[in-house]
Amino acid sequence: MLAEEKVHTLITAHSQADHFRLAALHRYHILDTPACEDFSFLTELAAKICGVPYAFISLVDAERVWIKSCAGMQLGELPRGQSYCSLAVQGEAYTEIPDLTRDARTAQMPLTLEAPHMRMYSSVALTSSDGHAIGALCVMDTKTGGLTPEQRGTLVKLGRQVMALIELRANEKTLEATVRELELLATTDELTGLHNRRSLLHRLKFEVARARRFRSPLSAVMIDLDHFKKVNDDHGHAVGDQVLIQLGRLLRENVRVIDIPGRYGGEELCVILPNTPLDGACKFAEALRQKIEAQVHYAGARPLRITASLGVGAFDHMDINDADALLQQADAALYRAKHGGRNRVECGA
Ligand SMILES: Nc1nc2c(ncn2[C@@H]2O[C@H](COP(=O)(O)OP(=O)(O)OP(=O)(O)O)[C@@H](O)[C@H]2O)c(=O)[nH]1
Repeated sequence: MLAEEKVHTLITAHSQADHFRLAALHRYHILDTPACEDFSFLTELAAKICGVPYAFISLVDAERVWIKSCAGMQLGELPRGQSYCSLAVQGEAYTEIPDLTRDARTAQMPLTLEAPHMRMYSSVALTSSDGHAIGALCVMDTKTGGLTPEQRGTLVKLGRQVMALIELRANEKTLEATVRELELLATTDELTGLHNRRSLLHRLKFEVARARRFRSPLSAVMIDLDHFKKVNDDHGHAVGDQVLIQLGRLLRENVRVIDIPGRYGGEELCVILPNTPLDGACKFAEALRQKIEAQVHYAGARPLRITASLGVGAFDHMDINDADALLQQADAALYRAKHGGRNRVECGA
């Protein structure tokens, strides 16, 4: 039997254990990440301390050994059956093969048979916090022999540093994802998925500053559902909520990426339109009004149609030059739309 086949047999024989080991490896989200100086430094240090030309930080995946960092040669990954490091995750904390040509598991491997003709391999397993060997820090030489006890001891310590770095990077990633999630929660209205009032006003402030600075147009559209109280009273609050959810979706699907749709309060929504003058915002508002009118909601099996009144305000750099004045103008236009008969758009002062 070829050594490559032997290694493979060994791996499948431990497939249940390997399953847990792989789960531990994948929890670190390190596979296929870009090169990183901190890992390169530890790899080069390992080679230097052990007095050998080659060192790798390898992670043993299901079918491949992915190399996070290497010193002495450039290598991205190897099939699992062709890598010495696949032996390093099979139970022993420390693996040393003083002559790779004399070990049946490694004699036929390409790195032994072909250039650079490796002869010595020494490695320490990288062990996850829950006790699984996920990879190895290894050193290799084209000369036979072994490491001194002192070098071995230092390699073990370096292996711990590599593992600490892997843990640190994973924790940083988790922290970043949590911060992103919290940011999203803090700025999103739970029901509609739109910006909540606080986020909407915060973004508006920023857009006002930008419009002032670049003398660019900026508009705001206030949207208030017509007779929404009656929807709640006739069909229940849950149906009213469904209407708001659908409206939120409609708004999200009908604005440009730079527009900012938000829930201003209750059944009143608002869209901030950067770089949009009054006439453009009025066209947008009219198109939106028609889409809201065309949207079909359901109270049980009964179809339900809702209309909205919309008011548009625009930043004109003169009378209107702050967020409050812009919203006041949009609100006043909305008031006119309501009193003009509802289901309509009113623009400007
Ligand atoms: N279901 C539901 N209803 C809400 C929510 N927020 C506000 N509302 C309701 O929206 C209704 C708004 O009623 P009004 O301000 O009297 O206005 P309207 O009935 O829409 O009438 P006009 O605006 O004058 O056309 C109230 O009944 C609020 O309870 C919500 O999150 N869910």
